[in-house]
Amino acid sequence: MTSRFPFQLKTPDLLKTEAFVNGAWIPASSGKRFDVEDPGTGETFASCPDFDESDIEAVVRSSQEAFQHFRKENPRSRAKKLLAWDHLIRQNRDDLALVLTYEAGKPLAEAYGEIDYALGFTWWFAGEAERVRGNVSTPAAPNRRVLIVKQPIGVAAALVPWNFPIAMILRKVGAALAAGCTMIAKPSPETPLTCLILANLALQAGFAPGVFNVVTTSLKNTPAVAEALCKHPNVKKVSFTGSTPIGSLIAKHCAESLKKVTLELGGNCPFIIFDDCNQDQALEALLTLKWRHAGQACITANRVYVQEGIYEEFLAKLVERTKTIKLGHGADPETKMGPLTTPRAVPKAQAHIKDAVDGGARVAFGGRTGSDMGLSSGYYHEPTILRDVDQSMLISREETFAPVLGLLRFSTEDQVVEWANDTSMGLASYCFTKSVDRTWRIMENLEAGMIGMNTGNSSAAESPFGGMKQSGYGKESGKDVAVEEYLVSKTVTMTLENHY
Ligand SMILES: O=CCCC(=O)O
Repeated sequence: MTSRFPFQLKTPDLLKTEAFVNGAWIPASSGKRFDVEDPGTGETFASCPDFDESDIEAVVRSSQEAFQHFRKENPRSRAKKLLAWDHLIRQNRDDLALVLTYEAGKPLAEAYGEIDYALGFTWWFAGEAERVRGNVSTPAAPNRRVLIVKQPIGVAAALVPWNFPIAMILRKVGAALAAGCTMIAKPSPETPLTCLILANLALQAGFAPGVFNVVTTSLKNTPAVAEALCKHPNVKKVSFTGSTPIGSLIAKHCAESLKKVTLELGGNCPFIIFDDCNQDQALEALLTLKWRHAGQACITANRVYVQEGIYEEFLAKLVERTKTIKLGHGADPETKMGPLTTPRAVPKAQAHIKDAVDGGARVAFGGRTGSDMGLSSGYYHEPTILRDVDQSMLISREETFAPVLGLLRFSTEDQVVEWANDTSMGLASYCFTKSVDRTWRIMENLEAGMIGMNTGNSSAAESPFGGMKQSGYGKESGKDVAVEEYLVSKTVTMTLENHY
């Protein structure tokens, strides 16, 4: 059997390359399409409909009509459909992983890791669907009762990035569908295909037409399509994951109609290693966190602070282990680090390295782009470790989003907490220490929405995910908080006759 793609799927019919609206696979009204590239080769391997703002009215209408039925559907029925979706995604895990590797560039093992993480959301939200609760209370005024009633807010829109295109879709859509909202997803132009597979499986899971719509659009049309969704009066909620500047623009668009918004924005996360830590534990956590998807995660370690007593020893171990990472195409089973997903990421990584070296940092390992290494295609960058980095350098001040890691030396706890908090961002922070007292101080003093103590992995469907400061607002996943983002609450005050 041959395939028109550079890979062979077990179920070829799973992968559709049209947008998914009202239960049908459709082109853009303009007939235009945009290319989807394999970042491992830079070659186009698929194309999708290039929706523009004129297509949005019909999509929202479909979601609005579906909402009129879906909001009344029994929560157990919604839970069963979420579970059926979960099972279908599990069954098609191999095909999803392959497509994810080709569109995002991540190694196959990481693609499987993302799918397993993402399945936590369908599983979790299937449970949450039946646990939406209001309450009843007795106020001071006599003969009265007050009821809080929770209802789905309406049509929701998910604007999703390319770095975890399956997990980010399921984290948002899972919560929305559990609440009884319908959702329009706009995947990133780099990674629309896995989202279309999820839509295909949602259809098979029994979700009615219009409950989950997927709008595909090019990089050029993304701003106008996002704006049209944010400003549409029948879209009641927007959830965005991406950069802080774009998040701020989304918030402005949504402010016009006072929409409820969730913003999961940039990181610049500190990773602090005290000399009383378990070094092996810190090393393993850093290697996994930092080199995952070539450093392209909002919660990745951007600034690594190592206490002076163990700085040289830790650096040597880090370099030793990083040297063994094999760079290559994600579909090659030997590959441990794939390419960057977008070509624009490579010059940014180089700019951060140059700025650091110009300021006095030294390259302890790496530093080369794929073309420096003789690779003729794809968007590769060697895992790179910079030593003697300081707070003033670009790598400490901006999110690098590439496999470049800067090591800073610190002496005291007060100093490192001040440096760690010296950023407009507040997504995640990590700290390694064996002191119980310090653990409590650090937990209370770090300005971040998520803190990993002796771990580099705190993302899970059961735990609220979200930042503070310019890393955004609102929580995704976790008990109560995530579904709450898709609910409105009504206060009903009742007067009772001859009661008390
Ligand atoms: O890049 C952002 C999401 C990463 C995660 O959910 O752990």
